[in-house]
Amino acid sequence: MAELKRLNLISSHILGNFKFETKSNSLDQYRARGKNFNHDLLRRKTFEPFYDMYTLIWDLMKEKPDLYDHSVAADFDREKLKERCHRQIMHLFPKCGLNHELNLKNPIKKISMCLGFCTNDIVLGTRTVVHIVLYTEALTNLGTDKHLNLINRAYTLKDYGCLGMTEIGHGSNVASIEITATYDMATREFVINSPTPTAVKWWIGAVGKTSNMAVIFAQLILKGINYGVHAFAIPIRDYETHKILDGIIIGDCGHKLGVQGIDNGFMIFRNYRVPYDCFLDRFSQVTPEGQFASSIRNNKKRFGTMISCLIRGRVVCIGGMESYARNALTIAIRYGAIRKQFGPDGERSILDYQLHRYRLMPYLARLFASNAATKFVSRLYNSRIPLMRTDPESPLVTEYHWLITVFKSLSTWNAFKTIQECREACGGHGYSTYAGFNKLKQDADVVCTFEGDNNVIIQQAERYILQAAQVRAANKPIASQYLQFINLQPAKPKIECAEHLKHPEVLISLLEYRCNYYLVNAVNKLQENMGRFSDMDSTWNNTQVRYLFVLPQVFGELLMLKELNNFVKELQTSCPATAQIVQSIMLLYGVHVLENESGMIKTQFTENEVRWINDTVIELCNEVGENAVNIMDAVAFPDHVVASVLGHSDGQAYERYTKVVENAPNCYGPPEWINLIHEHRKIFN
Ligand SMILES: Cc1cc2nc3c(=O)[nH]c(=O)nc-3n(C[C@H](O)[C@H](O)[C@H](O)COP(=O)(O)OP(=O)(O)OC[C@H]3O[C@@H](n4cnc5c(N)ncnc54)[C@H](O)[C@@H]3O)c2cc1C
Repeated sequence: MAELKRLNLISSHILGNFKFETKSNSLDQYRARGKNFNHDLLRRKTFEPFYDMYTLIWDLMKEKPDLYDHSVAADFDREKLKERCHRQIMHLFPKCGLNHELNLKNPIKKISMCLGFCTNDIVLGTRTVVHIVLYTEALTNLGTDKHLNLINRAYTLKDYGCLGMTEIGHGSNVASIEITATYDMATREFVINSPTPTAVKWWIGAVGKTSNMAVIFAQLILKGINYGVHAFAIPIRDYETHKILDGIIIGDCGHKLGVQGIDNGFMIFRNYRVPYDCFLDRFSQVTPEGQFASSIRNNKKRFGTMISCLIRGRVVCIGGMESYARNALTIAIRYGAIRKQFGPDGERSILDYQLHRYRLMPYLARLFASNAATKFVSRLYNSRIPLMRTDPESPLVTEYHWLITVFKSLSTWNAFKTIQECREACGGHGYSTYAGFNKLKQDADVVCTFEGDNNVIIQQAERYILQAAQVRAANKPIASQYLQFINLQPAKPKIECAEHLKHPEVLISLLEYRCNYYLVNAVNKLQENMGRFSDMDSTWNNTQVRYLFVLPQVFGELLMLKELNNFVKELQTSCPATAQIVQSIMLLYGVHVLENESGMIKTQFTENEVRWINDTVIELCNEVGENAVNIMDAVAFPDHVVASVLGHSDGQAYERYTKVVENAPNCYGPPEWINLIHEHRKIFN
């Protein structure tokens, strides 16, 4: 009898208990309904300038399918996830062809690699970013020729590095970190110390288990005087034994909400001595006699330059979260076509329901907008990033900073919302780990916080936009080409009819008006508050909600609409049918932004205008929804990269889902804690 049971168990595993009749594939049926357009063109243009790197990485991932299939790791514990992530880096990184010289010539290549990793897994992308972007770019940007050896070791993975800025007591407010680096002239060493319990580096990626090197930020103390936050490249583990060096205590930060494959750790320094050359001395120098000098005289600007290495990581956040939104939509849209519920004669695809389209299509439009933002910041990357080394005070660098803070915030917030809506759109099966959403949700969450908390960093953009308004008020030319439209006496463009909203220039003018409207409100409120509060800090703080905070968001949304419109124009020259599809997506983005804008619409739009906006959203959701499967076919990542049983392009969701469930550990067997069941029966009998 026992033998028979075991045989049944084995045959369940091998043959499976789920036999689906081969029905006509409803994903193909949905495909057949859509308009024709050039998928290949749209895919290439969407993934520019990363396309070649992406395809290289996707091909490499095929070499070891299990290493990138999320289902395989579904039951892994924290240690195993870290090990798996390290294996992935060892597999992919050396084959991507990065080196220091190439990075100086073509800095975007490194970002392409990290983004390529994020198409499958943000954990893999981030753990790589920590080393090759945060650590290595800090060396490159803040160090000098004497740090070249370290840079080369980083590119060949001899060293693995991390970047320690945050302390347990201070994260966003980096200027107030407490760890000190005191120069000892007698030995020509810096003494690194954590003077208080809050002066402990915390959350530092790759420090818990992996790194042997770190760039850490500390207050530079010379002859008792504090010269502010500076960076030091220091060894933290012995290269041969991987033991933590004397004078440092390192631990792992423990279990967290997501990104378990990253070994975030803490570091305590007990008068840890490092050689003179550990000081990264491009912008500030310490003479052997302990004299300070810096080419950047302004303390605030010098501090800004020190922490500017974060900007590159933020670019990866923008594109990486776009990838996560893309994967969520790939799953929800394909599943929406194959999943059938209710209907008048036979069941219909849930993607046919108006409500389902209204829930998903605006997010598809926002994905295209996020993609426009990623492409925009990437296009500027190769010209702006080298300036940070050679001319960090250039207005072009400042402009790039505000653009990045806006898009980092918008892209990460948008992805997080997209993932949640897509999960719900897949109902109960969306809740299975094998659908893919729990990895997307868990890992995406923290990107709103690390590399600078969105709510904090976006305030840089508020300042930048208000300065531009001041310049306009003084009738002087505004420096940034992206803010030329600023008008402090804006007039609302009139909407003539619903059809009028389908003209890109009308939507752009409405979104420009929206920016100017909020800008004037903010300027007026600031002026009013200046009379109420005694200092600028309180005035600023009390003008945030509804006035300042909204500015970067509305300006960012306008910029994305403009970029998306440029994308349509670019497609128009090669394939009008493809351009038309993207134009509908772009229009949906614009009208949906207006529809969401309850505050302004209430006071500025007529009843008719509101109705036209609402009607146009519905109409465009239907139009885009009808083509959504085909659109996703063109712009989704390959199946082995998305790695979701529900989101596969063959539409065989039930087959894949049940197969992976049957193969999961102990699907059919008795509980490993069977004795407790017997005990239970005895007690409650
Ligand atoms: C998984 C993970 C990995 C990380 N990796 C690294 C790493 O490798 N290296 C590193 O140095 N750091 C790392 N960090 C730290 C991360 O960069 C910080 O957590 C982040 O910058 C936010 O700082 P904080 O935690 O101090 O938040 P806080 O600054 O304490 O913010 C808490 C809340 O207060 C709000 N707030 C703060 N100031 C203001 C203000 N002026 N106005 C309005 N609201 C405000 C914020 O919006 C936030 O909601 C990591 C963090 C995590 C969780």
